[in-house]
Amino acid sequence: MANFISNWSSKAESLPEDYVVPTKLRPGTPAPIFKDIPVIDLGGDDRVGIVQKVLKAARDFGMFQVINHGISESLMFDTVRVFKEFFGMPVEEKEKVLLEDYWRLLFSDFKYWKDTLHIPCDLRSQTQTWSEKPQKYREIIEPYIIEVRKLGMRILDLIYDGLNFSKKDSNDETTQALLINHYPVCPDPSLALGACHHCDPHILTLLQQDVYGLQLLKDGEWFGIEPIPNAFVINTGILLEIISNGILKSAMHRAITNSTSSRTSIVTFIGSNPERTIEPSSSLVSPQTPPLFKSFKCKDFHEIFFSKTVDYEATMEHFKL
Ligand SMILES: O=C(O)CCC(=O)C(=O)O
Ligand SMILES: [Fe+2]
Repeated sequence: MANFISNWSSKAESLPEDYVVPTKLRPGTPAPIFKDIPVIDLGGDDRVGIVQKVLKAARDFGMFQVINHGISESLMFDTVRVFKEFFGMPVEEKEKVLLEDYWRLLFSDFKYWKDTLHIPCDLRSQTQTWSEKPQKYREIIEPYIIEVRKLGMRILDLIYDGLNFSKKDSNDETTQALLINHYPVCPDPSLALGACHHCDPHILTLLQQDVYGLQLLKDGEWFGIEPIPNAFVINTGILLEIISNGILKSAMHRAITNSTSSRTSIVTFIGSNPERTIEPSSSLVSPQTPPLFKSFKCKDFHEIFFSKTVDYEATMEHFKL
């Protein structure tokens, strides 16, 4: 039977040995909350003003929050509720769709303090792979996937307008994936990690969080990103860094655990089709601003990224010109 943390963590009095993170990767002293992170109101008619704010936030921080984004509070609430219910189900139900140690497949000598559910998002062909429980699960996540994709494409459009792109990603060129990270109450957060520091290997990430845990590395220091009710945290991925010819930097982030309440993050990745060529946009390349990165197929990028154990620097070294 699969061994999900969410099924035994409430009985754990101390952190099991295999979840103890090497000293240099531990969370360390509590990170200050990042008060300066931009919170951008997407409502209203001032599109030019919104484009400027989004571009500045993406450029300065690689991460920002959006409010008044058009996705209803009730859909966000129902979605987090149904995923919490999902993680509360018995192992026999969860193991039909949940992979044990999902993150461990990517790294490492130690385990992360979380269970992760991956949901394929192609509504034409993949909904049959979804869990049938809890009740209304499918009914809730389908509109969530549709709405968050729309929001992702809208934010991308704002960013591309800010960068004066002549050609933008079409809906068909982009992919979508949904990851649900469930971090149970942890017996010793100082020795554990929910997610190691990384940059997302996609274009754009939209994250819904209920409890504090996400941190951003800014100028060599970790800062906490406080949950704002009904907001999405947006961060730029490595593909966008490359497409923007380095104007935008991907956001280095991680997730810590806590000892008082469980945390669920619902993470949507807007990525690129595997066959698509990724390269600095021609509108940003000139004799004065030569391309900083090679041109490559997206699927080759992912192969390198995972072969370099998700290490940002090593991955970029490979693609830099
Ligand atoms: O749970 C979080 O706040 C971060 C999760 C994350 O970075 C990821 O799934 O890529
Ligand atoms: Fe991430």
